[in-house]
Amino acid sequence: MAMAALVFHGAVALRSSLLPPLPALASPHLAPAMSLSLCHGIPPIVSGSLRTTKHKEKEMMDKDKDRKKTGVSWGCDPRSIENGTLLQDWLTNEGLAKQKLVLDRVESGGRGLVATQSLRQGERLLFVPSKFLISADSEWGCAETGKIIKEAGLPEWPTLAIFLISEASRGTTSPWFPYFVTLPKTPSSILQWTEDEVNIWLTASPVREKALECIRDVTETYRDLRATIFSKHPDVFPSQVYTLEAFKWAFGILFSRLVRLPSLGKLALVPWADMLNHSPQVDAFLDFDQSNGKSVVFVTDRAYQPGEQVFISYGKRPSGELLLAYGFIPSEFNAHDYVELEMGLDNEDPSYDAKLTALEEHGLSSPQRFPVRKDGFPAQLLAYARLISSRVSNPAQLSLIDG
Ligand SMILES: C[S@@+](CC[C@H](N)C(=O)[O-])C[C@H]1O[C@@H](n2cnc3c(N)ncnc32)[C@H](O)[C@@H]1O
Repeated sequence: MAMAALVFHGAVALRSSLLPPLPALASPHLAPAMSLSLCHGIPPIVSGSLRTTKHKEKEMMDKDKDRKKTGVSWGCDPRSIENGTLLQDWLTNEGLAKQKLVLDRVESGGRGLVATQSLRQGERLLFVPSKFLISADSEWGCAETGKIIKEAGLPEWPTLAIFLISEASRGTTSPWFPYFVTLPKTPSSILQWTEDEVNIWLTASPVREKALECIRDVTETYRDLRATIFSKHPDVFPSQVYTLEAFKWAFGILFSRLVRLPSLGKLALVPWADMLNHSPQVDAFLDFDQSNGKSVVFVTDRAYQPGEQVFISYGKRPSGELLLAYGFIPSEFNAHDYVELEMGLDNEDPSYDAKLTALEEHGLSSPQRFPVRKDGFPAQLLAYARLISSRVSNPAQLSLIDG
């Protein structure tokens, strides 16, 4: 079975530009039903919000309060499993096979899937039928919206983001309603951070630049879409619905829940499967079973006792990447964490040229970066260090790089 890792968006080529800091997020709430187009005429569904990061500075707390006031009007607080029953009943009524997992509150990550019985290593679980998948090919509840987006030929990510906003804003008239009420109202995502927050909290982090780039890319993509599509069809894309906040919500959902299913060759949201949390200690991945079931499954890589949370892997990612894509840092040991150690030749070294030649013969340069992990570092790092610190007079001796 080909394995699929949850997608890391970092390289999503939307648009990259250097913009001034984000303006205060101040778009209005969804307007009352009557003032909106038919596709969006549904009042807010569930209220509540969640911030995942502790605020240390009062100024930021105030900014955050402002942002909460202007968030989307759908979704729920993922610390609550209240709407989980709705999701489970919907899936069961629509044909999801009896599960050996149940949605429950868990220690970290809000909600997760917990074993209802003993599970052995190698057990196949989930079997979410393909009809539950949300992909760029899904049928649009609002045909007019779908037509415009298809004609615009947008890439998968913005298409999916607009699909989410379009369907979520239809409330109970969307077939996906039981799914949308269980999605976090405030996804745990770097997109919920202001640039100030990124600059302060990630000040010494190697992912700071990527985080800023990601926020700017999504913001710019939204502005492009507003200028080229939304503003041209205001009845189909009401400005009260297609706000920057809604767009950030949608991208936050995609960042944290979208899965690449290589057997299908597409990205998809998979209700229920997307309730599985990540553990750096496990190696089980979601995949699409093309054979009999045509459903999303995963195979456990260890046994679980009843009541234990069941995990998958979102990929062998360092914690910084997990923070960028999924908005959390694992509390357990993450063997994929590393820092990059930069070393290089001393400009005053009398053997500078000879050493540089020796390095280049081995595909290395000066300076050179090496990953240093908690559980070790590449053997080449030692050889490199030995070479640059050696005091040889005969350049022929520099083949020591192999040693
Ligand atoms: C695919 S969803 C999993 C379901 C999610 N816990 C929920 O309640 O909707 C991914 C999100 O779950 C949370 N999460 C997943 N694994 C986690 C972990 N090991 N520790 C903390 N949060 C985690 C993060 O908020 C992440 O963005």
